[in-house]
Amino acid sequence: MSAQVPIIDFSRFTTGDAAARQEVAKEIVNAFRTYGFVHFINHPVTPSAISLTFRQSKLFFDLPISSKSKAPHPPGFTVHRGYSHPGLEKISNLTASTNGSTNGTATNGTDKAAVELARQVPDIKESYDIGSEHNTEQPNVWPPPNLIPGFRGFMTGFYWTLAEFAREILRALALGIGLDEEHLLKIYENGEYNQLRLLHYPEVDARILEEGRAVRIPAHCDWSAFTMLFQDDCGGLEIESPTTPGKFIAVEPIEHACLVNIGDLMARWSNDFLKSTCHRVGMPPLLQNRCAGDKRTTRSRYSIGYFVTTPPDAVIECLPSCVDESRPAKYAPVTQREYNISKASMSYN
Ligand SMILES: O=C(O)CCC(=O)C(=O)O
Ligand SMILES: [Fe+2]
Repeated sequence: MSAQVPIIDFSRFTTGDAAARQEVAKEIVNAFRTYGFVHFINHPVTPSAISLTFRQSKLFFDLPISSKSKAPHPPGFTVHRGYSHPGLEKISNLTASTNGSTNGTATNGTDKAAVELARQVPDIKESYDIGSEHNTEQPNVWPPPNLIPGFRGFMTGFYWTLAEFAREILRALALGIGLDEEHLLKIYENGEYNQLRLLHYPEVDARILEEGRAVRIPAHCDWSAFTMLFQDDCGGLEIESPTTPGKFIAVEPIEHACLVNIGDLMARWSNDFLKSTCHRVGMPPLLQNRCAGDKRTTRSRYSIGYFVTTPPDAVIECLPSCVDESRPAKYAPVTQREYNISKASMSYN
């Protein structure tokens, strides 16, 4: 088996006839069953929209911390919006008794101590989270408009572009697992509860990462139904090998591709038919991205994540085509809200 994440031309799905759509949907599902990850090329998000979003992201992160902090992530874990400075959020792979949805992890009483321990190795990243403007439970926290003119309108537009693309992916997943094409969309509705995340990993002394004194993002699974990711050309993303647990393989960035991975919510929903694969961000493999003279500084890295989930009151119950006598349901029904709360409490104090 190749160690490369499969690359699938998504236009075969969007423009194909019924037979072609069915065939591509099967390919997509097989890739998600094996790797948990797929690179989509020729997808509906235009190269210029992706480049412009990276440019806007850089404009935001280039601001002084005093300006970025004018759009602060609210204290605690119940609202996941706004700017998180380096060290604020700690991603980990500690899990609790219930399962959840965006990216990150879960809690119960005893896990809190483990999270405190994990926090001693900080994540060297900063992020800015955005949701739908209609989501009153998770209100957006925008920077003052004069700081980056047009930022709010632009990001809101990009959010909905991705929500539309997510609908097509949900159609492909439903077809590929033997359901009616619209089955998952009835639960997803229109994408109001997704989360757009701009990420910046600042330059860092390579030794700090090599010696394990800090990480960019440690190994974790996402909580989303699935995640759509655009990465710049720096590299450093690794996924757990499908054949050798504990071994990580590099995912080379492909310009303008959308890298999609199954999250824990979809794994649960599909009765573990689809695989949520552990991944992390560490040292970039390419030398030119790691060294600046004698200092051995890793280049800074930008990525854009979009975490797809259902409305909070949706009941996530193992899908009918993934359950039969030989594969009884492994998970009790749970609302997305219950699942999400169990996950969110681990990442923010
Ligand atoms: O920055 C990346 O490439 C990955 C980010 C990620 O895994 C996450 O935010 O869950
Ligand atoms: Fe992730």
